[in-house]
Amino acid sequence: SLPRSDHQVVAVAARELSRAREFAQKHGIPRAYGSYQELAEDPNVEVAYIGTQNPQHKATVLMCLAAGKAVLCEKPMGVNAAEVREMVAEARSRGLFLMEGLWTRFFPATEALKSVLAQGTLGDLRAARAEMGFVIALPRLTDWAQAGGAVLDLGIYCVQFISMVFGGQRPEKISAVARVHETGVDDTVSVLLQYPGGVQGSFTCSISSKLSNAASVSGTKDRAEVSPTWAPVELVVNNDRKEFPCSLGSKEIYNFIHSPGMIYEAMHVRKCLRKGKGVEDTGRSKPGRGCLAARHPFHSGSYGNYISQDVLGHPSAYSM
Ligand SMILES: NC(=O)C1=CN([C@@H]2O[C@H](COP(=O)(O)OP(=O)(O)OC[C@H]3O[C@@H](n4cnc5c(N)ncnc54)[C@H](OP(=O)(O)O)[C@@H]3O)[C@@H](O)[C@H]2O)C=CC1
Ligand SMILES: O=C1OC[C@@H](O)[C@@H](O)[C@@H]1O
Repeated sequence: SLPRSDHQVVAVAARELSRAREFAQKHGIPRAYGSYQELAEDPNVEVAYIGTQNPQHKATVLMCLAAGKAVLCEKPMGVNAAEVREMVAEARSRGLFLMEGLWTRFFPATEALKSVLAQGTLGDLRAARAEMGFVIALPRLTDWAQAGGAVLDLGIYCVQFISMVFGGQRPEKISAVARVHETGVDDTVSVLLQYPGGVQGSFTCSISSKLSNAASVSGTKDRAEVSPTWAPVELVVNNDRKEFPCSLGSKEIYNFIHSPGMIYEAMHVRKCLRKGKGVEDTGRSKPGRGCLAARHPFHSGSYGNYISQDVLGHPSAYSM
C-alpha cells in the first residue's frame, strides 16, 4: 500500500519453508525463508516486523537485534515487564531501533485526538475510559502457554489510550477485578487507575463478551471519543463527528478489521529511522540511532503485577 521507494517487503520467514513460499508467492515477496534466523541474517532486510505469537516475541526480537536489524514487534512486545526490559536493554546496547507495534498510536484519528488535547478543547482532564471486548474464537487467546488472556491481547489497547491522554504519567494506584477463564487466563477484566489530582482512568477488556469498543476522555469543558478503540476511524468531540476512513483502496481481505491501518506504524518506523534519533523513551531524545520502546505503564511491571495479583490472585507466569 505504500510507495515502493519508501517501503518494500523483501523477505518473509516461517518455521516451514513451504508456508513462507506460499505467502511470498501470494504477496509478490522476493525471498522466503524456512527459519526466522535466515531472515534475520538477510543483508537486504533493514527492519524486521515480528508477528509471531506472544511467547516467541522476545527470542525473535533478540535474534533480529543480534543480526543488527531495526525491529518492529507486534503487541504485546513482551509477556511481562522483565522480557520488555531485556529487549530494550539489548536494543540500547546495540544502538538499534526497537518499537512495539501499538499501531493505534499512528492512526489519523489518534493524531486528531492528540491535537484536540493539545489545544485544551476539553478543559482540565478528569477521566478517561476505554473498552475493548468481543467474543473471539482464537485458540491463542484462551491458552496460558500462548500468553493468552484479555489483558495482554486487548487490555493493552485500553492502557495505551489512557496513558496517552494522560501524557504517559504513572498512576498512583491500580485495582482490578476479573472473571477468570476455565483455562486460567483472564477472560474479562475491569481496571481502575488513579492518577495524581484525583484524575481517573478505567477500562474493561473481555475475550468473551462484546463491549462498546470505544475510548473516551472527559474534561471540565468537553468530551472526546474515538472508535474502535484499537484501530480508530472516528473521532467525536461534543457532537462533532469526524471520519478517518482506513480502507485506503486496499482490495486485500484481512483477518482483522482496519488492517490497512498497519501502514501508519510502518510510516512512523521509517520516519524515526530517517531521523536517526532515539525517540523519547523517558521524555528525552538522543542523537544517533537509538531505540524506542513504546513505553507505557503496562510494561512497567508494577501495574501488571497489580493486575495479575488482583485478577488472578497470584503473580501469573506472564504478569506484565
Ligand atoms: N496489531 C494488530 O491489530 C494485531 C496484532 N496481533 C498480534 O500479532 C501476533 C500474532 O497474532 P496472530 O497472527 O493472530 O497469531 P497466529 O496464531 O496466527 O500465529 C502467528 C504466527 O506465529 C508463528 N509461531 C511461531 N512459533 C509458534 C508456535 N510455537 N506456535 C504457534 N505459532 C507460532 C507462526 O508462524 P510460522 O509457523 O509461519 O513460523 C504463526 O503463523 C500476536 O502477538 C498478536 O497480539 C494479532 C492480530 C492483530
Ligand atoms: O491486536 C489485535 O487486534 C484486535 C483483536 O483481534 C486481537 O485479538 C488482536 O490481537
